[in-house]
Amino acid sequence: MEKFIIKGGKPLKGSIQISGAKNSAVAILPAALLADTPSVIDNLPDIKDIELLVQMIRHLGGKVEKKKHEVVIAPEGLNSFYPPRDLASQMRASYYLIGALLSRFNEAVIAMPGGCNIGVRPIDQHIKGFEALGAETTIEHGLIRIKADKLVGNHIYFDVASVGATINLMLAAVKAEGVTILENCAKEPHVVDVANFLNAMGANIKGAGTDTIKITGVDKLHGCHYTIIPDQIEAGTYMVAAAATKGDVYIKGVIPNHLEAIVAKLAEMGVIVEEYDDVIRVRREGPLKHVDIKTLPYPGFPTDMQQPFAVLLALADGISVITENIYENRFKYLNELKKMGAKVRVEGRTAIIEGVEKLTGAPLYATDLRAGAAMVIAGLAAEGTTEVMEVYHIDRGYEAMEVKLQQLGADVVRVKE
Ligand SMILES: CC(=O)N[C@H]1[C@@H](OP(=O)(O)OP(=O)(O)OC[C@H]2O[C@@H](n3ccc(=O)[nH]c3=O)[C@H](O)[C@@H]2O)O[C@H](CO)[C@@H](O)[C@@H]1O
Ligand SMILES: C=C(OP(=O)(O)O)C(=O)O
Repeated sequence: MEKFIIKGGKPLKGSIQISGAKNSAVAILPAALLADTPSVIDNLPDIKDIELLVQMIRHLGGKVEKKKHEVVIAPEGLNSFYPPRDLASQMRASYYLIGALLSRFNEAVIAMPGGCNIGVRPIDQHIKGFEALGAETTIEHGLIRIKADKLVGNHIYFDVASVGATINLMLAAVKAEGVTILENCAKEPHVVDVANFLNAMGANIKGAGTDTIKITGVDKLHGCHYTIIPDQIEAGTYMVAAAATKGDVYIKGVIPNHLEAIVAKLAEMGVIVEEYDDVIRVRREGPLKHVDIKTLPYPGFPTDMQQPFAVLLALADGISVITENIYENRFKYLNELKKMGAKVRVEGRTAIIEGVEKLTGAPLYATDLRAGAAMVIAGLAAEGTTEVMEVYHIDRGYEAMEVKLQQLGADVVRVKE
């Protein structure tokens, strides 16, 4: 196990490059399995979730040539619809192999997905959608078994706007017979990115990024060359880190449009944010003002930024309120922040945060991916030394976080526990 040791109190300064989006990449790799010829995918983030997916695809018979930020996936030899359960259960997005393998083989067997422990996270909307296309599902001994004679397009209304279910149904329906209409879809940038990738492979998907997506099934898909969009949550995390440390950071390679909710909240807090074509500069000179945050599906404020923002609110003047509308259990990390002197109270889906003058370094546990990022930001802003344990959670979704922070002048090192 590895941990970060952070000596806090240094303002972050300089520029960093944002990696490709985790939540796009983890869907685009499974999507590449639907083609008859190889795809080249670049701007790939170098993160643990991608490593796991590559291992699973190889196990299924796919040929994968991987460089740090590019992968070539040749799916011709795919010969299994059962990814290893110990790998599949380590990440959330292994669920995209269900849609992809169901489309490819009319059958899939896969472990229930893992991922951040932030709520119940059911996959009933995915299953409902697959069944509407003609599949039958059983869940036994921690395995999902799904099978169809053939997949036929249908009209599917999602009860909740789910990123995973929307993308998974695009994967399953893209080569189904006839037309599939998905309603109450998630509109996140990664939903659009996956639809763009599938369309570049020859799919016929219209409406991604709106509530309604129309998929007209095609017989065949071919490989293509595709560039993954930048990770708006990684960008947001470094924007918050710059603000928390009273820094001045240029965040490069972003799509500012995708960051609007984050930029708006930072500006409301008194942070100076300047937007250029694909660069955002974040700097803080004065005190932070308290704000209220409500997490919502895109284009609302992203739940994945709730944890990093809590650190900023813990250092702001006055009382802020976070309402977490997506997950029922995404406040556990606040107990860690309390060890640093944060004043926090949780009441159900609401966290009430009273800003303090300073946080003080402490030994902390990264309880999940974004909680881990929040702990790191807190450590950077705090007085004294912070240790963040179990950084494998962070490695699941952030490429070389300590290296990027060192580039900005942070005193952070990775050591074996
Ligand atoms: C790999 C990936 O892309 N992960 C992201 C994805 O997770 P994930 O795809 O798991 O999140 P969803 O958008 O599906 O979940 C949104 C809400 O819908 C509920 N729900 C979801 C599916 C379902 O079948 N039934 C159901 O009730 C969930 O419990 C949650 O309350 O979107 C989340 C919301 O933006 C992000 O926090 C995650 O980073
Ligand atoms: C919740 C997250 O990830 P996952 O869905 O992969 O667990 C996240 O990226 O914040």
